[in-house]
Amino acid sequence: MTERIVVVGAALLDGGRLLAARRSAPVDLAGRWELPGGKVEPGETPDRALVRELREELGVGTEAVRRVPGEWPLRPPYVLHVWTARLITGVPRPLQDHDALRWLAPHEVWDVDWLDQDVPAVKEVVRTAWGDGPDGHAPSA
Ligand SMILES: Nc1nc2c([nH]c(=O)n2[C@H]2C[C@H](O)[C@@H](COP(=O)(O)OP(=O)(O)OP(=O)(O)O)O2)c(=O)[nH]1
Repeated sequence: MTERIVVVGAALLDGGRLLAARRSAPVDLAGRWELPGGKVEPGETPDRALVRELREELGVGTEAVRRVPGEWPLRPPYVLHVWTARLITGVPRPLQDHDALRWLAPHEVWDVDWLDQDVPAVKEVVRTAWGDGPDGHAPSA
């Protein structure tokens, strides 16, 4: 049996908005939107991987808050786990893997073309995590 490798995606919530990132590579994913993050490295905990990836990709300091229940299959052997995260320092910029970022208010969450495999994960974020966001701002819409 092939071992699965966890990709952690961040539901980075700030001021009641969720950060979405548009991939610039590889070509089959470019132009589609995802939760920033990446592969958990051997020996690394998922929450540390998340903080590392957000520093590398977006240049920000963050804190992983809690796991959003669920696991979503990506291209084997990868599976997607999602954690909510809070912004501690900096302003996110698309430094690596992305060419655009958007802070989405609740009514805008489906305005971007999410990767197909991210749609159920984003639905779960909307259902379970957004209403009691880690920054304490409940959405107004
Ligand atoms: N980060 C992230 N990756 C996703 C999502 N949905 C999805 O299918 N993927 C895929 C894209 C990639 O094939 C893989 C994650 O790879 P990555 O390129 O972001 O991770 P990484 O920085 O650790 O990669 P690497 O270049 O170091 O190998 O998972 C998502 O919401 N977030």
